[in-house]
Amino acid sequence: MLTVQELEKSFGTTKAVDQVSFHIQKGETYGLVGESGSGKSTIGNMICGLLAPTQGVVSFFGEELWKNNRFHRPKPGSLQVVFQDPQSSLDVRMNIRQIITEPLRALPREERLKKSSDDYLRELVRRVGMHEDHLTRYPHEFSGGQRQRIAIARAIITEPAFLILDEPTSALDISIQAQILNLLKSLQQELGLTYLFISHDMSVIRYMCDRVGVLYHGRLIEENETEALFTEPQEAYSQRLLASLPQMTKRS
Ligand SMILES: Nc1ncnc2c1ncn2[C@@H]1O[C@H](COP(=O)(O)OP(=O)(O)OP(=O)(O)O)[C@@H](O)[C@H]1O
Repeated sequence: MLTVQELEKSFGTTKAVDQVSFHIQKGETYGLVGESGSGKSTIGNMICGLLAPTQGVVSFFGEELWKNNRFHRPKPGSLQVVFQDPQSSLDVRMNIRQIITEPLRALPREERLKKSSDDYLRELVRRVGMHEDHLTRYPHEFSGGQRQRIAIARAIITEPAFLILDEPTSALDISIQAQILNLLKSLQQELGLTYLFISHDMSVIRYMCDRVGVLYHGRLIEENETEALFTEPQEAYSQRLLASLPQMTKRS
């Protein structure tokens, strides 16, 4: 579904992403893990069109997304993003209905009308564990976890094929993190979604991902199926990342 080939991004003299290649198959969750500053978000931002690559290719369903420094939008709504901080990603002046219907602007009229109908929206908010009465409320009335549910509803309203989840639970309390991760898992099953899951947290990566790429200083130094990576990490850096995990998580 998604292919990244020799992707690079420089900021001045800093090479934030260096020769990164991977592919993501339909229905899987591919994780990108690495410490702060390793280039995870920069990769996500190049895939969703927020940042132009310095070099390399990003293809989605076989179509190149970046050509001559210009982003060629895939089918409207087919690729969506959920960011880390629901506090700053939701416009405080808009009510929940306005927030979650915002991506519909990119869709053809008929689809837009169908997906902004009361029935469709009620079903959508229920699907992410919210109540239909919440549609007329404002972001400040909700907790961090609920705000992330709203951000997820906004991302799936267009029925995307692919979601970039950039540290979607890192700003949340531990107890709430698990609820949001489980919601993302069940949505993936129900809707046949494919995920790029970005996180610095190895236990979250292990819980969520089928395959994982390890980033270190902008380079993809190791890639493997999740269990293989966790049981037999090949690179010293991956071993160090794993060593930072609590023992209980490692053995489970
Ligand atoms: N807009 C920018 N201008 C200059 N440098 C940037 C910019 N965005 C990212 N960088 C640099 O690129 C490198 C990779 O940053 P990036 O945010 O992709 O890392 P990350 O792994 O997602 O880390 P974090 O989890 O802290 O967001 C860092 O050195 C960062 O300082």
